[in-house]
Amino acid sequence: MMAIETAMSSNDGSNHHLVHSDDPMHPANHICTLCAKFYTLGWVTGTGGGTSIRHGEHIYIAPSGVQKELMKPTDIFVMDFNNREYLRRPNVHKPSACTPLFLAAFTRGAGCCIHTHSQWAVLVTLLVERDFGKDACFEIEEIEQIKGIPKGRGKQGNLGYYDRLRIPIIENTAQEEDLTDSLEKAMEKYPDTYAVLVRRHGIYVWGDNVHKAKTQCESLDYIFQLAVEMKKLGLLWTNK
Ligand SMILES: CSC[C@@H](O)[C@@H](O)C(=O)COP(=O)(O)O
Ligand SMILES: [Zn+2]
Repeated sequence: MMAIETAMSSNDGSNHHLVHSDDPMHPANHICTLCAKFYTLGWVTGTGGGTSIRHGEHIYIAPSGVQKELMKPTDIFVMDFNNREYLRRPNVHKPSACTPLFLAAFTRGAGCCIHTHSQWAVLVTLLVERDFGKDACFEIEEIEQIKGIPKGRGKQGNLGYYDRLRIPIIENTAQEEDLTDSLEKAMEKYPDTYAVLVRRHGIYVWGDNVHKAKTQCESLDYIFQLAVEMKKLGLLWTNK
């Protein structure tokens, strides 16, 4: 069991106790460990990308514009999910610009949301044609790793080998937070999806908990890399 300290708030309002724990699975520790791992995969280099965790009514958020692989638990912001107020605000930084997008995932029941700038995700968005007036969507089938993706919210189990994986693609905006509207629309239009690609930018992947968000993000990245290589070889992603 995760042991989150419940000591009294500190007098300076920093609420240090919210991010201080010896438990490696405490969200403040876990975000830092995950981002260090994701950096080695090229998912969060150059300050891009990030990860946020919901634990009960507390949302743990990384600071904006920092080297995500070097963060310390004391750099982490904590928000109250119900009233959207910050319980802890380290004063040297601003919270991640991805915060409204992470909140959109938590509002749909996610326990963790990962944003990557993976080049495989970006390349896939460039390979799916932009058809004005139509939704863009990456589709692939008959790849074993598809079985690593859940069927959908409220549905039991994962997709099968013969199921088609569909990940909607939204257009990028100049500011990260301006993606929120189109991300929410894609979530409504594709209620089974656990991920949304952002053209020329990356991907948002969420899961019921940290373990699921991480493994889904890994499965998708594997599939995107495969899809890019398939395209180079002239192989089709779907049968029809
Ligand atoms: C390399 S800057 C990238 C940012 O603009 C953004 O896309 C991003 O993913 C990270 O935003 P941040 O506010 O640092 O958490
Ligand atoms: Zn980004």
